[in-house]
Amino acid sequence: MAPLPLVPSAPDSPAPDAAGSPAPDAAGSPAGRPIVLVLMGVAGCGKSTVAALLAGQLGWAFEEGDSLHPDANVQKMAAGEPLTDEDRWPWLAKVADWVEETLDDGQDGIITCSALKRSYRDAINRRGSGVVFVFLSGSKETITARLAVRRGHFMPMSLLDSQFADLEEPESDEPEIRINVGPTPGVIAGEIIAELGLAGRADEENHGH
Ligand SMILES: Nc1ncnc2c1ncn2[C@@H]1O[C@H](COP(=O)(O)OP(=O)(O)OP(=O)(O)O)[C@@H](O)[C@H]1O
Ligand SMILES: O=C(O)[C@H](O)[C@@H](O)[C@H](O)[C@H](O)CO
Repeated sequence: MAPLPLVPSAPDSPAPDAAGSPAPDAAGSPAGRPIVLVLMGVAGCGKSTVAALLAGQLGWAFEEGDSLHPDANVQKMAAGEPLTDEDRWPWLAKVADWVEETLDDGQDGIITCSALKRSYRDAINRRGSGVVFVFLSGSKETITARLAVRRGHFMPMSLLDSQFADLEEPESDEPEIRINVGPTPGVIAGEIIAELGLAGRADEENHGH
């Protein structure tokens, strides 16, 4: 992975005020610098489940990427047809807008988005900083078993092969971490917090002081 944007390069760093803030948190990353986590991976890898847990624990802004799909996309998937790049671009633009608005507002945030291809991730991270892709990685067998028992979701299990076919796993020059989806959602959320050094970052503003 490229150096995580949690440790900012000097020119981007907020200038400390007279009191010396922003104070580094326990992991040494500066408080006050917003970051957006994009929980990504194929349908059923656990994005929504883990993101909701994380957002609750951290008190960060949260957006469910699936809710940004145009109706036509949802209907297409529900009918068992994979989305094309053309279908996805308008949706990815909305995801990218949410990411940018959150960062511009100075907020930390979490959004779910399958972000299957490198070009999609580059579009989402169009600013080139402030974004970390959290790739929830699991075998087709594991995820098939989970989708087989999931109820009340538009995405049919039959589309899983096409999701894996489209998946271009994040590469080492992207701002990414990879987390195995074998453990429970609580353990996975804890691993993400530990790996990114976020333990001290449940920021006061988001909790209303
Ligand atoms: N770590 C886990 N262990 C066991 N079951 C899990 C785990 N994470 C998620 N699940 C279950 O697997 C199913 C898929 O999870 P979830 O809906 O969060 O995936 P998703 O990636 O958001 O899917 P989609 O992209 O289709 O919306 C759900 O029924 C969820 O309860
Ligand atoms: O790019 C895609 O094909 C879609 O985003 C899907 O991944 C779904 O939105 C999601 O995973 C719902 O299950």
